[in-house]
Amino acid sequence: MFFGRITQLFTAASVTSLDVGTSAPDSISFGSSGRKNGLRHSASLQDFSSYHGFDPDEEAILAPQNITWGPNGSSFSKDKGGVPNGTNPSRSGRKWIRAVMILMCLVLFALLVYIVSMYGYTNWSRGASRYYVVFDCGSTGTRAYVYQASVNYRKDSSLPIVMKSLTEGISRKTSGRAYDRMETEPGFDKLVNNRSGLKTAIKPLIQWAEKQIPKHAHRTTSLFVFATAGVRRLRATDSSWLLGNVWSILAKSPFTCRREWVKIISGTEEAYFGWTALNYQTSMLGAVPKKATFGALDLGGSSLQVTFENEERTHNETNLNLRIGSVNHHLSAYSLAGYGLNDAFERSVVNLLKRQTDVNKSDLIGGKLEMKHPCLNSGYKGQYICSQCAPSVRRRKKGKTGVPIKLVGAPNWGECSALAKNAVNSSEWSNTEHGADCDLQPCALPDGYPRPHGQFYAVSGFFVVYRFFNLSAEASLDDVLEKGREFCEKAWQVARTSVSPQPFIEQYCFRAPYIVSLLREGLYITDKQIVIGSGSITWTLGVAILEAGKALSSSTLGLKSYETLSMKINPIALISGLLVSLLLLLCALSRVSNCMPRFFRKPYLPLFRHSSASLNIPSPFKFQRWSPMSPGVKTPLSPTVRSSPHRPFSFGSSIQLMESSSLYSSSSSVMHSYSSDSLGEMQVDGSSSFWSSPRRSQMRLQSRRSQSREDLSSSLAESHMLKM
Ligand SMILES: Nc1nc2c(ncn2[C@@H]2O[C@H](COP(=O)(O)OP(=O)(O)OP(=O)(O)O)[C@@H](O)[C@H]2O)c(=O)[nH]1
Ligand SMILES: [Ca+2]
Repeated sequence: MFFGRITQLFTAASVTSLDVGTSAPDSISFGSSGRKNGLRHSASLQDFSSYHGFDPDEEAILAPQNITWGPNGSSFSKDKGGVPNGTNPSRSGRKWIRAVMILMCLVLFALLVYIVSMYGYTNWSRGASRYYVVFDCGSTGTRAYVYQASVNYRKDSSLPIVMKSLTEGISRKTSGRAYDRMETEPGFDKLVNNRSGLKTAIKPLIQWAEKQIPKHAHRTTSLFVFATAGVRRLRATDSSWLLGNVWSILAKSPFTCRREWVKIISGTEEAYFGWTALNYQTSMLGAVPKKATFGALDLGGSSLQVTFENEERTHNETNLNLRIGSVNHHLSAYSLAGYGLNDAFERSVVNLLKRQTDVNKSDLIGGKLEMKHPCLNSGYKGQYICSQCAPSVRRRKKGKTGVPIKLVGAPNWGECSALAKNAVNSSEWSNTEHGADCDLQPCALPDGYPRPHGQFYAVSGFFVVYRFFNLSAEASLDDVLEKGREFCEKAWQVARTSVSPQPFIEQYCFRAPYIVSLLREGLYITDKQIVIGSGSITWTLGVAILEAGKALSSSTLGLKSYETLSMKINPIALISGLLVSLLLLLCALSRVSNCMPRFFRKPYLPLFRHSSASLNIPSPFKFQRWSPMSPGVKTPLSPTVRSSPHRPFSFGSSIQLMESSSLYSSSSSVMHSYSSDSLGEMQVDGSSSFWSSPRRSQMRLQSRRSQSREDLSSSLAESHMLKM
C-alpha cells in the first residue's frame, strides 16, 4: 500500500507530466467512463501502470502557469509550448532502469535490515548473559568451573566479552588446597570400569553448578567436559568406556550438552585454551592497539603445556593461528606428556628401579619390593603405586594401575637434584635414540620443536610449588632450590607438620629441583622470563571465552565487522543514513517507472494499513510532495472550481479536521483534496494518515480532471456528514 501510494502519487504527477512531449495524446480527456468512488475514471486513469513515475524535474512543468485548462473544465491539456521537450526513455530502457532500481532498493533494504538486526541484537545481547560450565577432567582430579558471559564493547578492545567465574560456596577443603575450585578426586583415568566411581565424581559437580546458575538459564547453559593428559594416555578402549559412561551420566543434567562436547582435548588445544585464558586475564587478548601477549606454561600432574606467540613458522605440528576479535595471533603450542609433577616423580621411581640390579620380579609384582629414594625425607616410609614400573602388569580392578613399591626416605640433595634433572631429559626415558645433553640444548623438547621465547606466566603446578614453599611470585628459581633443600633435610615428622594437610607433601622435596631443572635445562627459560601466575588462571576459562565468542559472532553475523562499524561509525547515524537513502531511492524508483509490482498497487493491500487514531504521529520524514503549489498557495481544485474563485471552500470544517489530524506539513494540499467517497474513506481510514497522501493526490488529480461540480458538492456533503 505504502509503495503503491507513493507510486500513485508520483504516477499521478507523471500522468500530468505524460502530456509533456510524450507519445500520449495531446490532452487527456476524461470521458464519463462510468462512475467509481464518486469519481469519474477515464480508462487512461485506470491504467496507471502504464505511466512512468513522477519526475521531480517535471515539477516546474506542473506549475499552474504551465497548465491551460480545457473549455469545460472536465478535461484539460497542457500547454505544450510551456513545456520543455521532455525526453521519454524508451520502453526497454525503462525496463532496465526499473530492474536496476529494484535491485538497488532490495540490496539497500537488506543491508538496512542486517545493520538494524545486528545493532539490535548486539544491544540486546549487551544485557543478556550466557552461562558456560566446563569440566576439567585432570589426572589428579575432576573440577567444575562456571562462567557467566556478557557483552561489553570497549574502544580499547576488540574482544567485547566479559567473563566472570562463579565460585559461590567453594571453601578450600584444607588451607593446603592450592585452588579455589569444586573438585572431586581421583581423576577419571583412575576410574576405568568403575561406573559408580564416575557417578560419585560427577554428580556433586553438577549439583554445585546448578546452584551457580539461575534455573531459567539452565537449558541455555552449555556444558563442556574435556579430559586432559590423564585420560589422553589411556588405551582407546578405556578412554571410550570412560567418555561413553560420562556422557550417559551427564545426559540427565539440566544443562545443554552434546556428545561431541564430552571428549579428550589434545595437548595443543589444552595449550591454547590456557594461553587464551592467561592473556584474557592479563588484558592482552584483543587489545587495541595490539599488545605483546604472554607465553603460558601450564604444569599439570601429567603433562606440561607450552604456548607462546611465534612469528617463525618452524614446526607445522605446533603452529597455530588464532584470530581473536580483530587481531591475529601466530602461536607455537605443544603439550609435553609425562612432564607433569606426578608423572615426573613416577619417572624418578622408574629410574631408581632400573638402577637396582637385584630386583626380584615376583617381589615386584607381588608388591614386596622396598626401595630407597633420595628425594624423600628421612623416616618416610610409604607405599607407592608405580604404573610405569611394570607396564605389562595386568590392570587392578579399581584405582590406579601399576605395582605397589615400598619407598623409604634416604634424603640426599645432590642425588635428588640429579634425579630431577634426569626426569627432565626426555632422551633418558622416552624412546628417542640419541641422548640429548641438557647442557647444550633444551632437553625436554622433542627434535624440531620451537624453543620458547619471550615472557611467560608459569601457572598450575608452578604456582602450587611456589605456594607450598610460601614463596612470592617474585621469588627466583634459586629461592625455590633453597627452600626445597631446607625441606628435604627435615625429618619426615617435622616436614609433614610444617605445612597444612594436603596431597603429595612427600613429593615436594623432588618437585623443587624438578621445576627449576625443567625451566632451565628442559626449556632453556631463564628467571627473568618467568612470572608465577595465580591458581585462578586455568584453561577452562579459555574454553568459555572462545565458545562465547563463537556464539556472539555467529549470531550477529560477523560481529567483527559490526564492531568495526561501531568503532568508526555511530550506528544511529548509520541506520538513519540507510533509512533516508532507502526512502530517497524508493522515491526515485517510483518516479522512474511504475516499477512497483502491480501487487503493491492494490489499494486494499493491508501493507502498512494504519488507522488514523493509531498513526497520529507526525511523520519523521518530510516528503517533498508532488503538488506543484508552493506551500501556502492554493492548488486549483479543478478547472471548474478554480474558474469560480468566489466559491468558498465550504468544506473547510472537514478540511480543518483533516488539517488538525493531518500529518503533512503543507496542509495547503489538503485544502485541495475534496471529498468524494474516497475522501470520506480517507477520513475514516486515516485520510490524515501519513500513508494516505497518494490516494488524496491521485483522487485530487482524478477529481481535478474528472469530478463534476455536482459530484463534488454531493460527495463533499457526504464526507462532511461522515465527520459529524
Ligand atoms: N598442595 C596442593 N597440590 C595440588 C593441589 N591441586 C593440585 N595440586 C598438585 O598440583 C599438580 C597439578 O595440579 P593440576 O594442575 O590440577 O593437575 P591436573 O590437571 O590434574 O593434571 P593434568 O591432567 O596433567 O593437567 C597436581 O599434580 C597436584 O599434585 C592442591 O590443592 N594443593
Ligand atoms: Ca591440568
